Amino acid sequence: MQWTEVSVITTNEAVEAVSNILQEAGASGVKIDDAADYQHLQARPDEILDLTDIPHRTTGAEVSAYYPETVFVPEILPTIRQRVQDLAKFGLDPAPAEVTTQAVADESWATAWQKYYHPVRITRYLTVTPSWEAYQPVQKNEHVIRLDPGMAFGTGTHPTTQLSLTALEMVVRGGESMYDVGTGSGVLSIAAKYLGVDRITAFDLDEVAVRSAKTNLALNPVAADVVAKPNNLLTGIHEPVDLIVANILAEIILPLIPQAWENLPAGGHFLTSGIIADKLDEVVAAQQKQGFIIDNVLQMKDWRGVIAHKPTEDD
Ligand SMILES: C[S@@+](CC[C@H](N)C(=O)[O-])C[C@H]1O[C@@H](n2cnc3c(N)ncnc32)[C@H](O)[C@@H]1O
Repeated sequence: MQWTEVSVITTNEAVEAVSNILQEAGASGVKIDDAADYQHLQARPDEILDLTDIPHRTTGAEVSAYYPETVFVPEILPTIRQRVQDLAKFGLDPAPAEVTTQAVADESWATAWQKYYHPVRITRYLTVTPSWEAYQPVQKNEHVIRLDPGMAFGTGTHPTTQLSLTALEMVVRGGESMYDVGTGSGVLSIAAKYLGVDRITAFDLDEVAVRSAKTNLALNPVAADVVAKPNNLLTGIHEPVDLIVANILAEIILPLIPQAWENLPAGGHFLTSGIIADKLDEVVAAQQKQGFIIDNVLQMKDWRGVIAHKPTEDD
């Protein structure tokens, strides 16, 4: 079968957003070559990979998406170009944002990326590993999250996901109920179950992400009872939970804030990530205006995560 590869040269911070754009345009798969991933691997003394064996970018990032013959690529290219340029309006630098196309003959792309995806110990207790690796925990109490990222965001290793995982580890005490808003691969729900959260409903606007989350929930028996369904943020949800976690861009967190307020009891936690540094003040101000108390701001590279709670009588 003939496929068309559409490649976008971009920056590390725009990789996930560009992937989303390409997927929303009907891609059957996305491959990411991000120089930052290799710098990260290089910095790990326990990594047994020899990076000189792997052809990779040393600056910026390239996102390649694959479209089957049924998609008429010239028709979708202008929209892709425009949406990539528009990321700048959301505080993400897409430059140089070069979009190129070429024909590819088979489906070798579908598995090409798999060889670059390896187990990563994200926090002391949480490790993310591709479902096809036979990873053995190296320490007691290490929880191993098995993921087949498929076409949803992501491998669990993006800084915004890492900030969310760290926030969960800081806040969860066990026995909570939780909403995972923008679940993607389902990684945060699986981690939360490992940390002791009791009941979880996971939502995503994207049906492909919901399917991917269901696959991953099934791969991790601890999370077998998590319910994953399509929904726009918490629209139409009026059932309070103890904890709400959302790793979504700042612009999308803003409309979620009043919905989270409505669905949390006093003392309930609201964990947000996906916030590019420039947008932190805006998100914090909006949460405070709603009444939330900010407990912590976490940071990794250009990304920020916010731990907040709804005040109690003791606050
Ligand atoms: C950055 S990814 C986070 C995925 C995963 N939770 C993680 O931390 O790795 C954001 C996810 O939010 C979803 N999303 C975007 N807008 C949404 C909305 N309005 N309602 C629900 N989900 C949304 C996207 O489809 C995507 O899967």
